[in-house]
Amino acid sequence: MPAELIKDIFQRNGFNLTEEQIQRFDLYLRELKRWNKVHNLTSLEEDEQIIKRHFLDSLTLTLCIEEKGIDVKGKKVCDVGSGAGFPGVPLKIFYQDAINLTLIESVSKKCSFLEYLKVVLDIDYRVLCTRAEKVKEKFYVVVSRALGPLEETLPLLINLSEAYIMVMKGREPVEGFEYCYINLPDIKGNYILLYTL
Ligand SMILES: C[S@@+](CC[C@H](N)C(=O)[O-])C[C@H]1O[C@@H](n2cnc3c(N)ncnc32)[C@H](O)[C@@H]1O
Repeated sequence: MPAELIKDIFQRNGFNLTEEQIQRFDLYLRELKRWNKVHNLTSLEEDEQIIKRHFLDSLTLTLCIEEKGIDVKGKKVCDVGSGAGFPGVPLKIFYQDAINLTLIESVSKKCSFLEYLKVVLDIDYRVLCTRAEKVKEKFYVVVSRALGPLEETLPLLINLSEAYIMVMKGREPVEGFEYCYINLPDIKGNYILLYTL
């Protein structure tokens, strides 16, 4: 049962999700796998890998938000290069109405999935189906995962942000950035970079 697996994996990594959140992740998992057969949205196929490396990994941002004392309540949050929704959609499932979420994604089949997912999960966010360079709007927190080399993407992220930028970077800290070190049973030794404007 995916729902049980989702609950167990989150629990052993310190997240006690509500039944509603678990049901939404369960639906997300099913839809991602269904669309993936045709649209190739993620290379991960196994439930456990998707839960750990997409869902749980995305929610490690919440640990960093808490650690750094960033108040996201009522704030505009933007995920740049969201792909199949990571990390933005898990953040929305977690924070629900507390955040005002925008996803920016330039590939139209991924945008279609994100629009469809919003309806199926009954959550609210905006999808801007365009290149982030074209967006002339500011967000309180800008997040991204696997968008590209930091030297290329940082100027773009800075243009979109009015307060914080959080980059899920992977394996090492980068000079000049604050960071959160994430070390959970199922997410080992990841860094989230924090840039404050
Ligand atoms: C490697 S994928 C990562 C997707 C997701 N963030 C994740 O971690 O699973 C990068 C995504 O960013 C999108 N992308 C890259 N550059 C972009 C840009 N300048 N504006 C909007 N989307 C962009 C790509 O289309 C792709 O879906």
